[in-house]
Amino acid sequence: MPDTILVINAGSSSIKFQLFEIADGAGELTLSLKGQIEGIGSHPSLIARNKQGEIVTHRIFAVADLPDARAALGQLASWLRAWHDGAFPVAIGHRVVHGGPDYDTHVAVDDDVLAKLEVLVPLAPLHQPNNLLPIRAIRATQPGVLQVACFDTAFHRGHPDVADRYAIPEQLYLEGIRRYGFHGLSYEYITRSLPIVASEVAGGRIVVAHLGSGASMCAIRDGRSLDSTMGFTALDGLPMGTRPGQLDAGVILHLITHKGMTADAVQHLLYHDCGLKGLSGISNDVRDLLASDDPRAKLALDYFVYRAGLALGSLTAAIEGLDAIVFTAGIGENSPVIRARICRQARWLGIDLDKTANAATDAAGARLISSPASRVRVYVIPTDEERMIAHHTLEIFRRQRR
Ligand SMILES: Nc1ncnc2c1ncn2[C@@H]1O[C@H](COP(=O)(O)OP(=O)(O)O)[C@@H](O)[C@H]1O
Ligand SMILES: CC(=O)OP(=O)(O)O
Ligand SMILES: [Mg+2]
Repeated sequence: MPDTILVINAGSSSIKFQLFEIADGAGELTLSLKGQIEGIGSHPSLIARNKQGEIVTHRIFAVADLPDARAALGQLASWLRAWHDGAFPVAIGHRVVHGGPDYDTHVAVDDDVLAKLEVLVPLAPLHQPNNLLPIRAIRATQPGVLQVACFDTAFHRGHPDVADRYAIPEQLYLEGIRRYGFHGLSYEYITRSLPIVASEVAGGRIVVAHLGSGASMCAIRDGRSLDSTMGFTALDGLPMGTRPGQLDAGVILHLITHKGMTADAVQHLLYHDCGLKGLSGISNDVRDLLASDDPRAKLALDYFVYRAGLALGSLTAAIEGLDAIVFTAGIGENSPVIRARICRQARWLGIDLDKTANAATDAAGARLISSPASRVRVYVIPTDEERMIAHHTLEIFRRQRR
C-alpha cells in the first residue's frame, strides 16, 4: 500500500476533500479519491469519485439533516471512515482560511500553532472554526499523524505596503489590522498552472476572479499577488453568497448605535444574511437565482455583476493594464451566463468573448474563451485548492523525514 495524504478544505458552502497516493521515487501525488459535500444551507449533497473518475457515492440530503458545515464535517468523517479500509494517511493537509500576521507560509500543526489559529477565529467566523475542528478531532485520536495548516492568506503576504494597509493609525496596523486577502491557495494553484495552460500570458498582468460562495479577485503580475479585493476578513470586496462585500463602515456603526444591535447580531447578519441571499431574499446560490423570474433575484445578480465589473477595473489599475482574466471556482467555472455578463460589463477593456467557447458546458479543463480579436485573453481554469494543499503538505512531510 502506498502512503497517502488526505486533504480537507472547509469552505463557506462546501467541504471538499481529496486523497492522494505518494508515488515512490519521484514523489508524485496521484489522486485516488475526490469529493465534496456542497450546497450546505441550500441543497446539500455528498459526491465522491475514485481514481478512475467513477462515482463511488452520491447522496442528497434535506437541509435540516445537514444544516451547517459542522454537521457536514461529521457526515464526511463517518463516510471516510467507512470507505477507507487501508492504512491511516501519513499526513493530513487542511485549508485554514486565516493565518494572521504570524504565518506567511504553511506550517505543521502543534499545540502552539493551534492556539494561535484559535485566536483568529473571530476574524474568520464562517471558516476558521470548521478548519480547526477536524484538526483538533484528529489530534485527539491520532496524535502522531502530521497535520499541516495551509493558509488562504499566505500567497498575499508579499503585497506592497500600500495594498497591505488601511488608512488607520500605525499602531492598529502593528496590532495586525491589515489587508490580508484570502483564496490564496486557489490563486497560487492558478498562477502555477498558467505556464502550462496559458503560456502566452503567464508572466503578464492578470486578474483572477475566484467566484464561488465566497468571492474575490486577485491582481497578479509576474506570478505574484499585488492586491486583492478581500482585506482584514473575508467580508470585504465582492458580494458573496451570504456576505455583503464592500460596505461603508458607517453602516456597522449605525446598526450598533441606532438599531441597538449587538456585536454578535451584526456578525451574524454580515456572515449569514447578506450578499445574494440578503439582496434576493431567495437564495445564496447563483443557480437558484438564475432559475428564478423574481425581480429580486435579478437585482441580486445585477449587483454581483456590477460589483465584479468595478473590482476588475480597480485591480486593472493596480497592475497598470490587463493581459488576461481567469475565471475560477463554483460560479466562475460553471456559469457561462455570469462570465458573459461580467465580460460585457468590462467591454471597455477590449474584452470580446467567443460565445461558443464560453458556452461549452462539457469542457471540464482549462480553456480560452475570448475571441481572437479580444485585447484581453479570457480563460476558465478550474481551481484545485486541495492539490495545492497536498503539495505543501508533502513538502513539510518530506522535510520532517529528512
Ligand atoms: N452550474 C452552476 N451555475 C451557476 N452557479 C453555480 C453552478 N455550480 C455552482 N455554482 C455556484 O458556486 C457556488 C459554490 O462555489 P464553491 O467555489 O464551490 O464555493 P465554496 O468553496 O466557497 O463553498 C454555489 O453556491 C453556486 O452559487
Ligand atoms: C475565504 C472564503 O471566502 O472562502 P470560501 O469561498 O471557500 O467560502
Ligand atoms: Mg471555496
